[in-house]
Amino acid sequence: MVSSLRIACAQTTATPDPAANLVQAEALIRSAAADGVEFVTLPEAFDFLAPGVSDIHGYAEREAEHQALRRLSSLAAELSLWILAGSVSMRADDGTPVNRSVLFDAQGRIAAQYDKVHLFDVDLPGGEAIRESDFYRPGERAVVADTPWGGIGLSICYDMRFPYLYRRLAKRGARIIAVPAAFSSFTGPLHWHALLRARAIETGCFVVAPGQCGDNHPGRRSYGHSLIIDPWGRVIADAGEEPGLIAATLDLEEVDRFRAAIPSLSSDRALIEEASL
Ligand SMILES: O=C(O)CNC(=O)[C@H](CS)NC(=O)CCC(=O)C(=O)O
Repeated sequence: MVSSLRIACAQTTATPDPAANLVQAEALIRSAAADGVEFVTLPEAFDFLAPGVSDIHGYAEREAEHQALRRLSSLAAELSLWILAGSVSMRADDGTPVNRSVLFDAQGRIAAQYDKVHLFDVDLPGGEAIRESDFYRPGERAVVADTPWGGIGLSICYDMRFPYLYRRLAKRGARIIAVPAAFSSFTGPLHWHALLRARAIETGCFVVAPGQCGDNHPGRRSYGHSLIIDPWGRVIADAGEEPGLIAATLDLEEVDRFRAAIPSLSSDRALIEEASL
């Protein structure tokens, strides 16, 4: 297993214009490659962010016809790097829309796919209501992708509020956890750093969280602050509020050092009933 990985988050502002979104993503992927990055991650919905169910269902294509996926596959092969399409709006083989993370290897082949399990159905104070389950069918499986750097656990945005998913990913071999997001600018300042640092500390994984930033469309603003976090919960890189790239070289042996020092991942006492504590 290779223990050093140069990884990047591309922070973008997706809009309802898929062609422009792809231009923005491609420029950042190319500058990552020029910086020696071996694995570049893109935010949730980096290909398309629009307000309505009909917009999303009109846009979503199956894998073979999906423009953004085709482009990323050829970029991965051309530049010889891994790319995580944080998520795309697409149709599963049976035609149902899903919010899906797609991981390409350095030959441009799909190495893993994950459908967002926890959909964002909320009523925010101030009147904003979002019903993501009107748009997509939720996933039902946790996914750890096999890579030259060990297991990478896949997750998307609102999933970060459900710690059991991350414990499962870590116990199934994840050493890095990806959390691509389009986090709301309301919850961002309160929850984003705290939840992501907690997920890193609880699992002893590196957390890589590429986020959207800025105004996506009238009525929707994303928090930004893409993060790379080490297993101790230290923020190694924070992208702030503007579009751009952050990169870091991870020493993956830090995962083993952390877990040897603080074995919380393997010291569960599941037989103790809650009532007896
Ligand atoms: O709908 C799309 O096309 C892309 N999906 C998203 O942007 C999703 C659902 S609206 N955003 C989140 O999950 C934000 C979670 C969040 O902000 C929180 O947990 O506080």
